Amino acid sequence: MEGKTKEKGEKSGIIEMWAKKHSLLFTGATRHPFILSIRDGSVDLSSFKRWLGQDYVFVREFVPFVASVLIKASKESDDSNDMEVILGGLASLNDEIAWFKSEASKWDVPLSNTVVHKANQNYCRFLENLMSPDVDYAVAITTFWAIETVYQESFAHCLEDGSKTPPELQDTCQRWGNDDFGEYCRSLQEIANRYLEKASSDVLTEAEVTFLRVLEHEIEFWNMSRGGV
Ligand SMILES: Cc1ncc(CO)c(N)n1
Repeated sequence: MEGKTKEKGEKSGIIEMWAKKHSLLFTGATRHPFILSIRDGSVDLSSFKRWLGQDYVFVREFVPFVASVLIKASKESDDSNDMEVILGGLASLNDEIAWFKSEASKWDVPLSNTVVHKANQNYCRFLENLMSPDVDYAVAITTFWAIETVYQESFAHCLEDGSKTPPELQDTCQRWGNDDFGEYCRSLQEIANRYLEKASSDVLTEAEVTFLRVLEHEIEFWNMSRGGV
């Protein structure tokens, strides 16, 4: 279906095609019951606090992953400004870590000696495997795009008109749901599409499978936050 009748002017890159093809899983990650509970105001604050403590651990593991993507970008001899986009992402992670620290103290969530939940451990191990120099840049940048985009689409949903997000959670939703973060995700998407277009079919398959793994890990992460496992 896709590709046969491409509408003129409609930007349909590989990423958009995959997001459509796997929309059930994509929606599962971006419209998870945990997110819907923030949006309708019914969220259990102990779940939110669990998410906060666990996500701080995740973000500290995410930084070296993003650094590995930056290294891959620096080796691609192409005169675009991919490096600046990724470097911007790293800079915002610096702010994010500071934000987690102040938010955690606001909520009385201790950040040291956190018991790392299984879903988080699995997600961090997955990231660690993707840091290898053997992993293709197209795969790594697709992964990076997917991780950021799940948060952007999830939290932006909690800021839409009609949402009843509790005021004390607005700041969290703004962090990932704001328009600038959306713009940054679109820049990552544009880079990913550009490299996927020139990737071999093996790399394409690997990138698609990795994208699906990200969605699964994100769903497990929300499940964990909600208190399931
Ligand atoms: C689990 C998870 N996924 C994505 C992001 C976005 O940076 C995050 N902070 N945590």
